[in-house]
Amino acid sequence: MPQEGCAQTSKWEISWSLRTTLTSQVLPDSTPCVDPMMRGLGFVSRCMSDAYSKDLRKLALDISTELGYSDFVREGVYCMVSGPNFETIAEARMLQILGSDSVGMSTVPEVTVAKHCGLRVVGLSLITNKVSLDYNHEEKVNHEEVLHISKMRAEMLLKVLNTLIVRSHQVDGINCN
Ligand SMILES: O=P(O)(O)O[C@H]1O[C@H](CO)[C@@H](O)[C@H]1O
Ligand code: HPA
Repeated sequence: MPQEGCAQTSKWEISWSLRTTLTSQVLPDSTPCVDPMMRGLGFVSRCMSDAYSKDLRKLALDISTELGYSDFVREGVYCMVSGPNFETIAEARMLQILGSDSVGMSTVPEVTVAKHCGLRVVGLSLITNKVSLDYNHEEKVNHEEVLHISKMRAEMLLKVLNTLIVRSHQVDGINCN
């Protein structure tokens, strides 16, 4: 859900993610940690206030600047919807009121599992489309557009990721809480 004026093809660095305790399709009150497949790893109540590593976030921002991408890299709040359908306008408006800057489907459970496994996490999202917040707009989100923008920007994102992976070893150990 990029804000007005934020280019559609921006990369987005996540500072926080939002998964409320409201039970609805758009904000499911579920966590992958209670999935039977995850139980084998042992359920632990993990602190999520530091879900996204401060050091790795800084490193990702530094690398983006070095690569000349600072104009369109932003930090923000990412919210998940369960999908696979995109959100309605009313749902999108609700997410914005709750403080969300962007919306996706898979990153939050991935981060939850990674934290559960004791990994340090940084989240990078490629913003592929504008979310409709206006009933009068004719533009509609579609999966083809998401795939098209993803392919178009894959190379740039890979450059950031490759550099981040190599340099993340400079920031203490990669595999710690
Ligand atoms: O959750 P993120 O990574 O934003 O990706 C989302 O984007 C795709 C939907 O077009 C889905 O695969 C969903 O997982
Ligand atoms: N909403 C939810 N998930 C998404 C979107 C969106 O607009 N675009 C890509 N993944």
